[in-house]
Order: sequence, then C-alpha cells, then structure tokens
Amino acid sequence: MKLLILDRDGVINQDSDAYIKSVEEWVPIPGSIEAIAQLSKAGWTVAVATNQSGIARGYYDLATLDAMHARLRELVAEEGGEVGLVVYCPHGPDASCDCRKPKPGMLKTIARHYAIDLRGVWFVGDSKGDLEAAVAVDSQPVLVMTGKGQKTRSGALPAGTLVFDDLAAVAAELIHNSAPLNG
Ligand SMILES: O=P(O)(O)OC[C@@H](O)[C@H]1O[C@@H](OP(=O)(O)O)[C@@H](O)[C@@H](O)[C@@H]1O
Ligand SMILES: [Mg+2]
Ligand SMILES: [Zn+2]
Repeated sequence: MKLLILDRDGVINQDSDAYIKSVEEWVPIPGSIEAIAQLSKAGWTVAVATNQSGIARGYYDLATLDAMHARLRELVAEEGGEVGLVVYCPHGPDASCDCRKPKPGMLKTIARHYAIDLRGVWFVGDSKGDLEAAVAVDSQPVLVMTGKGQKTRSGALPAGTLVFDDLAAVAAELIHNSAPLNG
C-alpha cells in the first residue's frame, strides 16, 4: 500500500498565526488540491495528521473543523481524487495528550487504521514538530517551503529530511520521480 501522510495547515492550505478559524479562512495552497488528487489517482492513499489546538483555545468548534475537512474532500473529489483518514489533535499544548505533534500519536492512529508499518512512510509538514513526529516512528520527514517551512528550514532539521518547494513538488517526486531540492 502506498501511503502518504500530510500535515494540514501550511501544507494543504494556507496557514495563519491567527489560526484557521473558519471554512472561509481555509484556503488551499495553489497546486495542493491537484497534487492530492493526482496522488490518489496514481494509487496513493493520502491521510492527514493535524494539530488543531484552536479547538481547545475556543477559536472554533468541531463542527467548523469538520466543515473544513468536508471542503477539502469536496475539492479533491472535484479533481477525481479522494482523501483518506483525517486525524486531528484538538488539545492544547498543556494537555499532555498523546496525539499532539511532535508526539507521533496521530501517525500511529493512521498506521493502525491502515494496518501498515510507518517505517519509511513520507510525512510532509511545514513545522519542526511535524518532522520530529515522523522521526519518532521512523517515518520519512519531508519539509515543504510553504506555511512555516521557510522558518523551519532556517533551524536545524532532523538528519535525512527531504525538502521540497511545496506539496505539488512532493507529488511530482512520488509520481514522476523528479529530484527533490537538496535537503
Ligand atoms: O500545521 P497543522 O498541524 O495542520 O496545524 C497548525 C495549527 O493548528 C496552528 O498551530 C498553532 O500552533 P499551537 O498549536 O498554538 O502550538 C500555530 O502554529 C498556528 O499558526 C497554526 O495555524
Ligand atoms: Mg502545519
Ligand atoms: Zn491531542
């Protein structure tokens, strides 16, 4: 099974330091919807693992979060693809939950759902916590330059992190094997 796991904010959709609080604020990054659809049509299962502390902070509710993900599924379906399991952590930084990245709990949930070993599975993120979550379960950390990616790249990256301009470039690598940026 070809599984790819994506972070959401800053990878699929634009991110904001003010959080993404509504469907209207949930704006796809150019090329990301098409990338997910192309991967899906090429036989990849595309899952999502996203921190959503805005729930715990009271910035938006679960119905709004679900509406964002329904919009994601709708847009990808319009391009002929589909989105797999979407897992989110609704907790705040102080909740000491097992699911908030950089902890790998959401990645493990996805692995259990698909009964797959996470070793070598690409996890694409824009934040250091995404990369650390990948490393914690021997997945392949992949950084994109969208969202907080540029800031993340200015610091130390886990060894072996692959770096791409954006999700469209990741899809091109996985589907057409074009070369990644130097990490
Ligand atoms: O990138 P993913 O995991 O999909 O989602 C990140 C969001 O939940 C928010 O995470 C927050 O971090 P804190 O949760 O406040 O530390 C901030 O970085 C926000 O800018 C960001 O929108
Ligand atoms: Mg992110
Ligand atoms: Zn959590």
